[in-house]
Amino acid sequence: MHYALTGNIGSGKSTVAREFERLGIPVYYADAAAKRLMLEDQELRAGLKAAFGEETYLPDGSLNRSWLAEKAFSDDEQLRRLNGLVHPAVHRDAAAWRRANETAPYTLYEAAIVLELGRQADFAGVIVVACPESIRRQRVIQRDHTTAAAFEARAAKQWTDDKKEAAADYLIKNNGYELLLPQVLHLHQQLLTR
Ligand SMILES: CC(C)(COP(=O)(O)OP(=O)(O)OC[C@H]1O[C@@H](n2cnc3c(N)ncnc32)[C@H](O)[C@@H]1O)[C@@H](O)C(=O)NCCC(=O)NCCS
Ligand SMILES: Nc1ncnc2c1ncn2[C@@H]1O[C@H](COP(=O)(O)OP(=O)(O)OP(=O)(O)O)[C@@H](O)[C@H]1O
Repeated sequence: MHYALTGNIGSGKSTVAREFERLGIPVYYADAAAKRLMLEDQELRAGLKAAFGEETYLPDGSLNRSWLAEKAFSDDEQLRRLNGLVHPAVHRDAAAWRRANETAPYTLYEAAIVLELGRQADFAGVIVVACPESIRRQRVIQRDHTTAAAFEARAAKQWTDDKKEAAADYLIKNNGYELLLPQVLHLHQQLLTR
């Protein structure tokens, strides 16, 4: 069984995912995979350069992340184009990863945008990590040494917390009050016995 582990920016998906890994559950981190593929996948590199120009990569070959983020998160058409190039490469990579992990009791796909893309049917269930926006904003600014504006630009491309929580098959509350580990253990037991 393959489950999506999603939640809005800064909700604590990666933090929760690491707890599942400690329980022996393999996790595919879509954000990290996207970054790796944008570096290593020659076809994707060529596609990104053709769509966004040579500036997509810095002279040392690394991705010009801040420049690309500025473009993508300020213009829906550019974000659609970026998603259209990156997501198929991630999906191919994730499918190969799943085949390599098929003996696991279950696996997790950690990504911020799953519901927005209408991908529920690709998974046995969708786990949503929920955290109020004010706390997410504060945590992201602290984690990334970034600005409230950069946070808002990304959050604007995601569903609202209410909509996301309503679409969840399983909910993990990471609001700073509820303890995380008991929720993870409870869900782990549930998923093992499904
Ligand atoms: C534009 C890029 C290079 C900016 O990189 P940067 O390091 O600034 O941001 P990072 O990737 O760490 O993303 C930070 C957060 O922004 C949000 N976010 C990222 N991509 C998207 C997107 N396509 N739509 C909505 N939110 C997004 C997520 O909450 C994510 O955790 C990068 O976000 C990117 O390539 N995005 C498109 C690919 C993608 O969709 N990745 C997400 C998983 S497949
Ligand atoms: N319960 C918690 N208490 C305190 N800090 C937390 C808690 N959960 C997460 N954090 C911190 O909040 C920040 C965001 O968490 P994390 O990186 O796991 O979120 P994410 O959903 O994966 O974010 P993104 O969508 O940006 O990838 C991190 O710095 C993390 O250490």
